[in-house]
Amino acid sequence: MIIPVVCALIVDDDGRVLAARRSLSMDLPGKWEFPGGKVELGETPEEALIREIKEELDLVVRVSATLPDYVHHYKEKSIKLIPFVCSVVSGKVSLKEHESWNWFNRNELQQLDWAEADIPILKEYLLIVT
Ligand SMILES: Nc1nc2c([nH]c(=O)n2[C@@H]2O[C@H](COP(=O)(O)OP(=O)(O)OP(=O)(O)O)[C@@H](O)[C@H]2O)c(=O)[nH]1
Repeated sequence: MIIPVVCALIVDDDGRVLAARRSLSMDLPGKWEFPGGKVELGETPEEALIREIKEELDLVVRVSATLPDYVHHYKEKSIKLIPFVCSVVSGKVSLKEHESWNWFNRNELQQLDWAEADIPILKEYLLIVT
């Protein structure tokens, strides 16, 4: 079974992107990711994204673009990561699950210890914003 997971590349006015670090209680502890989560039954991916970002970061975001989906096989499961490029409509980041977060520029993004599934998504994003 392939689990659909949405994620948000939230971009600020300076073109920096928000990344969040998974906490020790989550799977892939300590890894950086684009916040998001599993699509629930009856939801569209975009609805799931808006819900997850509100739940995890207390932000309201707006989708500005989509990027190609990417299927990644971890040892114990397979996920289809569905990325959305977003901007903040309202709110201030308040972490509910992650250990930390920040805005990162292009170079900084490439230094992070990413969840494996996010690496091709970051690459694709960096290609389109050259
Ligand atoms: N949210 C998110 N999950 C990712 C990313 N990359 C990646 O491999 N994953 C994996 O996809 C799965 C998503 O699970 P999650 O824990 O974030 O989602 P959720 O809040 O809906 O899960 P839960 O209901 O089990 O708590 C996890 O196994 C996570 O490790 C990413 O960029 N964002």
